[in-house]
Amino acid sequence: MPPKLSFREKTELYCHEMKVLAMLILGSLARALKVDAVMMWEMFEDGVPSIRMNYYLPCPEPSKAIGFSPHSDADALTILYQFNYTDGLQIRKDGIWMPIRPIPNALIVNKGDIMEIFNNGIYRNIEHRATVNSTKERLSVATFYSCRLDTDLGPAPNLVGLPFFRLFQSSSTSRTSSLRG
Ligand SMILES: O=C(O)CCC(=O)C(=O)O
Ligand SMILES: [Fe+2]
Repeated sequence: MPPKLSFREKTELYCHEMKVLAMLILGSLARALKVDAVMMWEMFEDGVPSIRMNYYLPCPEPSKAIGFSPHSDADALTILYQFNYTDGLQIRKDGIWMPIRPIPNALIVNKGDIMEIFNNGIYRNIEHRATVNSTKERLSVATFYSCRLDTDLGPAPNLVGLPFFRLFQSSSTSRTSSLRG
């Protein structure tokens, strides 16, 4: 029998597995963008993970309410698990809100602001929101993965200069986070 884990232990294990996954995805992105993999590794290996568990109650008038207002995540990558397969997550694509239907056992990966800055806007962050449902509750677990806090955040050197236009200046991550409020 596997040992019975406490909620804290399960959460820590989940967070650890999400970090392994985030590093794999970041490695693939580094290859796709031809970014120095060592630089990417050093920037993200000791990155800060955090978890948010979102619980949305059913709402009798869903058109008059919002579960989570439109935003982009401030991190590099968000890995989202839609727990009980209830619709709610939407992304804004070409100005239109598109539903992201839950698929059993699938995880959703979202790029956040840090990723957009790091790749100089080649992959944009994703504006998203969560709506509520008239009869069903909804539960989602978002794991946010950021870069190290003591690093200068800016576009990777090979992604600025021709043919790319520099879209972001480099700045310390603590300053970037404080600017977001
Ligand atoms: O509940 C969702 O599907 C979205 C949650 C979310 O965007 C967040 O926690 O940042
Ligand atoms: Fe979000």
